[in-house]
Amino acid sequence: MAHFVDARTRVLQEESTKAVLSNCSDPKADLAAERARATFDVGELLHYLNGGREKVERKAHFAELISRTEWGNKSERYFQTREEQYVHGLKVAFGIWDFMKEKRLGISDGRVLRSLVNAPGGLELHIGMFIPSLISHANPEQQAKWLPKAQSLEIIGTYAQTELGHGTFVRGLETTATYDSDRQEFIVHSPTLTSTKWWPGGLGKTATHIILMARLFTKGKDYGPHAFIMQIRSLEDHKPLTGITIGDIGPKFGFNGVDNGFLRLEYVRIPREAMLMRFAKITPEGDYVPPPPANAKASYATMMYVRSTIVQDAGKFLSMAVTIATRYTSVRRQTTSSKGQRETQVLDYQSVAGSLLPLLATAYALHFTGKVMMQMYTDFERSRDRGDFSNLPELHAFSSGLKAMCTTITSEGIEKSRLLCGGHGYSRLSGLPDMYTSYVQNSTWEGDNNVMFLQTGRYLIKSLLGAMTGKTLSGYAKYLENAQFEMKERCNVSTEVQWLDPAAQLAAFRNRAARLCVDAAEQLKQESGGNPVFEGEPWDNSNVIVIKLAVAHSQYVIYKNFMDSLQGIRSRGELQPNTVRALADLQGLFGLTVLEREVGDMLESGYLSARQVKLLRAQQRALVKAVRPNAVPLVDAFGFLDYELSSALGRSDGDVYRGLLEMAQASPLNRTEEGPGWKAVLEAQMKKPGSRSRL
Ligand SMILES: CCCCCCCCCCCCCCCCCC(=O)SCCNC(=O)CCNC(=O)[C@H](O)C(C)(C)COP(=O)(O)OP(=O)(O)OC[C@H]1O[C@@H](n2cnc3c(N)ncnc32)[C@H](O)[C@@H]1OP(=O)(O)O
Ligand SMILES: Cc1cc2nc3c(=O)[nH]c(=O)nc-3n(C[C@H](O)[C@H](O)[C@H](O)COP(=O)(O)OP(=O)(O)OC[C@H]3O[C@@H](n4cnc5c(N)ncnc54)[C@H](O)[C@@H]3O)c2cc1C
Repeated sequence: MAHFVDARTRVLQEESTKAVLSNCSDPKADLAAERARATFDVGELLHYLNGGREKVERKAHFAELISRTEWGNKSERYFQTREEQYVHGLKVAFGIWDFMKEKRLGISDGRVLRSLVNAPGGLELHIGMFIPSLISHANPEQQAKWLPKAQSLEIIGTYAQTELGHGTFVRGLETTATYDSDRQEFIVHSPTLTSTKWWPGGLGKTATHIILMARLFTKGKDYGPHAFIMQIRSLEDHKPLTGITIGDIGPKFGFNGVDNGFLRLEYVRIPREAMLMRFAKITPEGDYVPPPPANAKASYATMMYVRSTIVQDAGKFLSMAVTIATRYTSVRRQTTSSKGQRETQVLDYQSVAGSLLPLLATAYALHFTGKVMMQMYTDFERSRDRGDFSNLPELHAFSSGLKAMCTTITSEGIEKSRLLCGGHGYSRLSGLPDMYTSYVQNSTWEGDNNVMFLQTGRYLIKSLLGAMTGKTLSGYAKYLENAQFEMKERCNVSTEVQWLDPAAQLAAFRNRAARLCVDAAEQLKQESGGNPVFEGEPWDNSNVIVIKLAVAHSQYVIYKNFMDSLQGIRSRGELQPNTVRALADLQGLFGLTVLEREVGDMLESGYLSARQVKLLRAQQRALVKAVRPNAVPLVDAFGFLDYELSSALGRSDGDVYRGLLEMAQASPLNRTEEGPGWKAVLEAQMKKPGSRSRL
């Protein structure tokens, strides 16, 4: 209702309004001013990072179209109940599917659409693991039978591996698949409480089929976990089939649009052909044909694929968080040193810039590593299809460590970004709380991060031991051939500016990793009482240093990828010198920030002196200052659309306060003026006779 305000009231107020307006913030102008400070061509970098102008325009076009659909409408996003989130997630998945069909789009456009809407639902695992498992584990006949059904959504699948009792230790799975040669069928069964499948996404209420990981028994012998495809729900009424109990596992920390589920199997029979037989096989008579030794871990291939995609996506999520925090801290003003002065943009506080700008640099570092990771996985697929599995161990070691490192960095980075946004960062309307709760599971799923680091550490120590016996190393572990030399090496930086040299930074990363590898191998030898043992007590007692080694190696790899990518850009002349300079500042800031955090190791080993650490810190601070003018342009170059960010604080026009006020209107609590508690509780209590007497 319109509210009448008399003239006297207005006049009295006028003076105070003027006083406040004189130094109140103008977020739109602030953001425009930040953009004017760019030292490079933002459009050029935007197109480079996003694969060209055409892709950038295509994404904007898609966003425009889907934001007008019912399933693409995000206005209710932060106010949905779990049930609403689940149903909405399904509508989004089908909406994207139909949109792709209608416009004849391919899988890469599909990924763009999924990322634009960003509403994970019951079909994630169908696309993320069920179809990839069929592609990597099924033989050609099985692919011909199942892939068309999966790709047309005639069936919906998930990947059922983890059980109540085992997630990490895949060899310890308890679900059994026992071959009955008389009927040429497997009996799949959950023999214990702990064998209950638990966690698979989409299993609770959506999936009709699963890739089941179960221990294969034939002729009384246990051959360990293998993959099977089986139906779990009727295609008529969606009810579970006989002998199958399924349900949703309940609310989680985040990711609640997904129906992660449980499953119990009671003596369910599936045909022999249900076993995915691209590598290992079972004959009708029940003889087990193992995969060739070179690809003994072939049944773990889907996990490696997913780990690679997780590495690829980590940079994107960190970039989104950093975009929101950078735009907001550029327009947020707080505290003035003298009366009448404008308040300071919070990004200009050293404590804010010193935390946020290194994260911005890290987001760029992860972008380049994500590209290298996917290239490596694609190369592996190509050689695998020719029967060559020789690069499997390195791919496994590389993807495990990077999966752990990149997801740790991104999870921590989203939370840091949220904290830097102060109170408004705690509001879901900022986009950051939901981003955190639905991202952080990346540290656990697809291999707990510590467990993944241990896999990388194992590979590195074995590589070092091999090199010590004269074996030639390849790929990213090559530096371990010189580990003995590195043990004696000292940093030769003697001025602040010398720390800007990428070679000096790389040498420090490499030296730290090499020394830690030698230390870890030594400790393992000691724990083993001689030759290193990679399991049991000796291994468990060496976990901390092995994880430290894997972290150091992964940091070296990420830095090296950044450096090599930039060198490539330079030598191919792909970007103008000003743009390359802005990227070089980021490379330096990323490198020196990580090294600064880890100086303890390098002081302890004697690689660095206290003076060199001082110089390093000074140069790192100088780089924070150098990057500051380009902060907003550098996040603009990521190219996130407002629709994609769904954040009141990350708006590209900077109008954050209007954004908060507008988005809050959709709160269900605002549907009536008096609110839902008035009739139900407040009125009765507050009008109760005697309720005004004091306690
Ligand atoms: C509309 C279109 C839109 C399109 C958009 C696309 C949408 C995408 C959506 C994405 C959604 C994705 C969601 C993903 C959800 C995650 C689901 C899960 O968690 S699923 C569940 C995930 N669960 C997990 O991740 C479980 C984690 N656990 C494991 O992976 C294993 O148990 C283990 C690796 C820890 C140990 O395995 P174990 O067998 O005990 O092995 P040992 O330690 O004894 O080592 C023995 C030897 O084996 C070697 N080796 C090992 N692995 C590999 C490998 N892969 N390769 C090669 N080698 C390997 C190892 O190096 C060693 O070699 P050596 O030294 O002897 O030479
Ligand atoms: C949101 C979400 C979705 C998921 N989706 C799926 C899915 O679709 N399909 C599916 O099959 N699974 C899924 N999972 C399961 C997931 O893959 C497992 O939770 C994960 O692999 C970790 O295993 P765990 O839960 O057994 O952890 P645990 O192994 O019990 O880990 C507990 C702790 O023990 C430590 N630890 C365990 N083993 C070792 C070791 N050997 N050495 C040193 N430390 C060790 C870990 O580091 C961790 O700190 C999902 C999980 C989540 C959270």
